[in-house]
Amino acid sequence: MSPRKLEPGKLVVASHNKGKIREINELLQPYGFDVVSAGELDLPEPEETGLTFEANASLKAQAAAKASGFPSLADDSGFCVAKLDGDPGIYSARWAGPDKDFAMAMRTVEEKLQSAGATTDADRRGSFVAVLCLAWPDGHEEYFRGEVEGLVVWPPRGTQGFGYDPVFQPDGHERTFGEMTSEEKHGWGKDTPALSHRSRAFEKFAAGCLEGH
Ligand SMILES: O=c1nc[nH]c2c1ncn2[C@H]1C[C@H](O)[C@@H](COP(=O)(O)OP(=O)(O)OP(=O)(O)O)O1
Ligand SMILES: [Mg+2]
Repeated sequence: MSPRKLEPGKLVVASHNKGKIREINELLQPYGFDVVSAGELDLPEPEETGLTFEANASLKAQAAAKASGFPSLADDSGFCVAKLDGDPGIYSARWAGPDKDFAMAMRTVEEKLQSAGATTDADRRGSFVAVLCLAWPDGHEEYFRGEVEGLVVWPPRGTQGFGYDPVFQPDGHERTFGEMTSEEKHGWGKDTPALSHRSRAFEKFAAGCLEGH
């Protein structure tokens, strides 16, 4: 079945992460929604008890749609390192602790790679995953997944972006996400395909739900 279309109007971005909200706002920009974030609406941050990106994206989107009465778009995402069996994965935010200390979280990844005996680039494969869930107040929901593969680098490079961006260099690029402008990270530009996990998931969301906007 084809996805339900999203009508123009108010759209809640069901996230409390400033970096993520900024990127989603940029991606939504061409479509003219009246965008408001969960924080601006004082919506609570639901506990992410799910065991998959899909489950946690749904928890966040459904909670926001029910509380606000408007369609709500959530993003559950993470940094997955093959040599660490996919960790930190759905626990990516939690590895940064209550202070959201991503310098520490990136160091933890590197220490675990060292402990696991990583020596070559082949041992340092990583990816970002994003699952967008769009939920309506009546409970209907749609999912869109995006992934980007690359190398886990050390030391961190760059000060742009957020989270684990400074230690991720996408395949085919010489710079980390932390060294890219937001436009480059999205993959915007002349004849360039979507690059980031979020931008790739968004492309599917736009094709499925925003057709005709
Ligand atoms: O493009 C990215 N560049 C760098 N790091 C990223 C990215 N995308 C996700 N990440 C990492 C950090 C983030 O904290 C965690 C997601 O955890 P996740 O629970 O989905 O988001 P969150 O708790 O930060 O905000 P919220 O749940 O309110 O949307 O993965
Ligand atoms: Mg979260």
